[in-house]
Amino acid sequence: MSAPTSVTVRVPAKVNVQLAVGAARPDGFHDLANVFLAVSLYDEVTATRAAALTITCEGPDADKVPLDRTNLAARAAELLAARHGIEPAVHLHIAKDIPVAGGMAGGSADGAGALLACDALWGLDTPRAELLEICAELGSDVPFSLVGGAALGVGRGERLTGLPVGGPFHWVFAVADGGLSTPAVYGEFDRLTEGVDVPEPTASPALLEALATGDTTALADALVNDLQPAALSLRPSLAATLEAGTGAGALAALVSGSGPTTAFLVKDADAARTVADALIASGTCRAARPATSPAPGATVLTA
Ligand SMILES: C[C@@](CO)(OP(=O)(O)O)[C@H](O)COP(=O)(O)OP(=O)(O)OC[C@H]1O[C@@H](n2ccc(N)nc2=O)[C@H](O)[C@@H]1O
Ligand SMILES: Nc1ncnc2c1ncn2[C@@H]1O[C@H](COP(=O)(O)OP(=O)(O)O)[C@@H](O)[C@H]1O
Repeated sequence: MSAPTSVTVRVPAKVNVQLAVGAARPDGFHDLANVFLAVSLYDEVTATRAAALTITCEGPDADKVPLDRTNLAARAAELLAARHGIEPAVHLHIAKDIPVAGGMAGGSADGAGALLACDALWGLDTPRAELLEICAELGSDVPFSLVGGAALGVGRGERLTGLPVGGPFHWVFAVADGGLSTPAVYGEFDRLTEGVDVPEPTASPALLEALATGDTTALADALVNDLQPAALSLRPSLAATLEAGTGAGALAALVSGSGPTTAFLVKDADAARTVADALIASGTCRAARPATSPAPGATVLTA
């Protein structure tokens, strides 16, 4: 088969159904018990042969995405090329549907997507374990974007164990105006827990059981995000969004990761429409996006 001139990869967003955060480590990171669940909001990354590394981006949030070498997609292409001793001669186009700086790992999705797309474009067949190593180098959340489904991330969140997951689970995601910086939210967590004996993070057995059995009510009771107080402290207006969703019948509401996107777990697709309409009517968010989980990890669409 002749080498492709273009490869497109689709990559999901995530929500953290449990984010247990330990005390700050000497390297500034925090040990986590991070239960990731991939959801059906996707970015698509297309890699096309080119003379040099360039990036373009389309979508409602495209103006907030850096188009230089700090873009995680560009860094992924560079790391992969360097490992194989080749030039990163590729054009990367990102069709962005995941909110930017929203706590849904959109940048990580693009990093994982670019890695897989370049690997196929350049015909490298890099072993999966090596791709996961590069992902971990790109960022704590990037390995999960590659694997999708559900997984427990320990260490800084990069050391993954796949989890059994039932479902489907139905969600609504309320997109806030503006983003929140992940380091700033972890910094606020440190400030709020100063002088407190922060316990070792561990995954909740009740939550893992609810995920595995696809029990939405049990999952709603078990959702927990230790970064939520920090996100609310930096963005107090999120409390009104959380109330608007629960007031409209969501089974549970929480901040997605470092925020400011908020996540609402609902019974079914009808409830998702009702909660999304109520969130928009409340005027407390910019958009309300129904989605389901689990979703597959980074997937090549064309090669
Ligand atoms: C909070 C989470 C939850 O999944 O994601 P978001 O909700 O922002 O998407 C993650 O822990 C974010 O992962 P990611 O965005 O990949 O973080 P990285 O690039 O590795 O690190 C960015 C910064 O976040 C802080 N950080 C990150 C991970 C971690 N376990 N401890 C930390 O303290 C550090 O300040 C670090 O410099
Ligand atoms: N491909 C990318 N898409 C979005 N943001 C990116 C990308 N590459 C780098 N970034 C930077 O990462 C920051 C965090 O973005 P993102 O990954 O969307 O949010 P979060 O870490 O909250 O999930 C952005 O503000 C942006 O500066």
